[in-house]
Amino acid sequence: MEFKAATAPYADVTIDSVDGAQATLSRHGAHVVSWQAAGGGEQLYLSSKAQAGAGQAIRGGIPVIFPQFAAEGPLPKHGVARTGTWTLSSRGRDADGRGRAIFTLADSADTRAVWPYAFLAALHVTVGGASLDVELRIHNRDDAPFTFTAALHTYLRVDDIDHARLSSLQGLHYRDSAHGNTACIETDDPLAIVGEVDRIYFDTPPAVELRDGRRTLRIGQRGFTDLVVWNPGAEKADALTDLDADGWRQMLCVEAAVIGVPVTLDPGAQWSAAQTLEVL
Ligand SMILES: O=P(O)(O)OC[C@H]1O[C@@H](O)[C@H](O)[C@@H](O)[C@@H]1O
Repeated sequence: MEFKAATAPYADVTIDSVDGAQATLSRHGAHVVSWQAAGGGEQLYLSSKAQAGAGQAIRGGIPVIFPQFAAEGPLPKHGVARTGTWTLSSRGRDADGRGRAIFTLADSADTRAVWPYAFLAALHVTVGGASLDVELRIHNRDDAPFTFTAALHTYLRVDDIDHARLSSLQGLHYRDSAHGNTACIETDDPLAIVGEVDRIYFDTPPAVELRDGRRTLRIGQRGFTDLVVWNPGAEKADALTDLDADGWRQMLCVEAAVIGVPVTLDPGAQWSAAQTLEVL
């Protein structure tokens, strides 16, 4: 099923580059819902059943996960950023003609009700040529230190999950969240996705590559130490009411993350990390 991101009511901000690359975002979660590389077509998966109501996370695109990854602590699953209403601080083109948008999210009564800290999160999104760069910045505006985990939970579009192969993970330690959180070491290179896959790889290299029938994508990260690979598989996908039937066949989440060693920020301190996607 082909989803037209531009027609979704929540897809309210579009940026483009002089060479024809384009990204569409939502103020709901500062969520990238579509990325079209110049001449390369749509690169992200977005469910046609995605919802963006209060408290809902858009299924697909790039959810911003902060200040808690998954159920790694007492907060709501995946934290508060993906369901918050962000402010569009700027939109335009940089000196190289790339499209650029900056969104911000400050603490509010809603966030402080679950996480009692003053913060400013900013998401810098840059699109141009064959690349998309998404950078998350966190500023501690509190007078106490705080600790967080975070991720860019990117849903990559694939032609058929059976043909998807992820390289450069061999030898890495990972936690297998789909199989009792067991500690494992990756033996496969490349990795094929069979059934439910839900893994946190630690101390990952600066880039991995995803190949499927259509294309090869380089997935780079800086500042993020870990990488999550997630596909629910057929059975778990059935329980996700906002995922298309067979949507799990068209997506693979490759998430730039910081989980294994949470980040602690002193008052006034800042942290940033990014994921860069490039069609090769
Ligand atoms: O359904 P949600 O809340 O968007 O989470 C989706 C998935 O997100 C992944 O990052 C987690 O590793 C999975 O365990 C989780 O199921």
